[in-house]
Amino acid sequence: MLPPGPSQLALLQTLRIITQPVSFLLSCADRYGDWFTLRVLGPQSPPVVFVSDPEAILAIFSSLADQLELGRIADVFRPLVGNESLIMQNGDRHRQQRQLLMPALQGERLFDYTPAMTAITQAAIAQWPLGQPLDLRRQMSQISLAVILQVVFGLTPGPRYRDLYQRLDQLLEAITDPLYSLQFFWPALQQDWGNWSPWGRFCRQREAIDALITAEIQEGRQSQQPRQDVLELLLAARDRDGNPLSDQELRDQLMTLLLLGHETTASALTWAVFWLLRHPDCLNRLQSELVAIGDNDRAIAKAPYLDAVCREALRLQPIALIAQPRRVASPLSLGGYDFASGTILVPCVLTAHRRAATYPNPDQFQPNRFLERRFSNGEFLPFGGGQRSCIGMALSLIEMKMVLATLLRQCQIAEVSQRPVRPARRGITFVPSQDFRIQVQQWHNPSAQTAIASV
Ligand code: HEM
Repeated sequence: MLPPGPSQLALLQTLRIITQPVSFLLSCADRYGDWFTLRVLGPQSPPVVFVSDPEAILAIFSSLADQLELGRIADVFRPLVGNESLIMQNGDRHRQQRQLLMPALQGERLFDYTPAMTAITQAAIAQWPLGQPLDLRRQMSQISLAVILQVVFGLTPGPRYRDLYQRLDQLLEAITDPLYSLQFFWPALQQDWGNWSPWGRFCRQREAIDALITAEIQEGRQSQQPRQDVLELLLAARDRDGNPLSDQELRDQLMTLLLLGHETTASALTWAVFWLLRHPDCLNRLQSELVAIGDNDRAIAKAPYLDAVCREALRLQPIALIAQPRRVASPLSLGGYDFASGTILVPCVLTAHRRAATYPNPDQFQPNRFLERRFSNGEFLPFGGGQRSCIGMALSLIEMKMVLATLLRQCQIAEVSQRPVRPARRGITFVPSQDFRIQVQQWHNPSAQTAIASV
């Protein structure tokens, strides 16, 4: 027997998960607990089992991995990231590509990137007008795009950087529009009928972006200068036969990191600032910690309360509501249930993060909980888990810390009005709804401010 679930028609359940995913999943967890079965894949939907039980999630990520198949939900990104992208690979090739990319995205290497993260944030904030309402989500999105272009693509500010920045910004904003993004889900709409057709416009935008990225790759191949970016490591990488990556492979991996690393980090940062502004006690504590640390990237990366704030923001409003669904390949027993082949199991990040048994007062923002105990990957999974877990976890956490530390040291901000804010879908992420606006109330160091703004 399958876990319990609503008896509504599959079509209605599908509509609910599309239109109100957060409230629908939370209400099911309230009613049915750690396991519930939904029919959310259209009118003929097979059962889809959502799991919040930490032990079961850990088993799905690790010990049961061989009995589960990962779905092909990444296909929707293919027109953007290309056939050679990491997210389009399976099995051995996927493992090899992860091994190739990982060294550039973790460990000591991250400290090569932190000065750029701080400088980009300082320069962006210096442009914020005093006392004027600002869409923080948009600001964070521009900061994180600049970070990816500089630390991943290795671009330095100049004409190519500006051109690529503007084209990518336009494209990435456009694909979060529900109508525009429909064409990615519906291949029949992917018809290039020239510039006046939506797909035609997308193809022209992509061609222009590809030409700029290819020029950067070719310049990187010829350059003798040491660089400190992800592209440098990819240019030096060799496969088992000693061959370098082709231009197409390099382009596809860069686009993948851009697509998955940009809006995700920006959304997480927006939520972190949102919760801090709604909890002045937490904001004060964080500010005191940052003052005590001073201007030291390594100390910022390790600061306990800052780390707890970032994790609590990722817990309370995870950017991805679920990790990748898995299809049962051979019958298995889990959590007291027997699952037949073909059943779909979904580790549910949102509901696992709101389990009262794991997180007392789960709906409250309480960074302290991350100082008091460690949580397993079955309890805390904003970056998913297992073979396809996020490869940008360390990079995004350090970016969140550098941006937050810079922002809070540079100025005092406040929310424009404390209207109710709900999570709103934006492309592949969830962000605070439009009503969230901030304003700069005061510069902490006005003379430094003028200097940064005039750089
Ligand atoms: C706060 C920021 C981020 C969040 C919340 C996040 C979340 C996730 C999640 C939930 C997954 C799917 C994991 C699974 O199904 O088990 C994922 C995959 C992935 N993420 Fe992130 N991510 C973030 C930032 C980044 C960054 C900065 C990059 C790269 C620069 C990145 C690159 C990727 C890639 C390439 C994958 C696919 C991995 C694979 O298929 O093997 N992410 N991310």
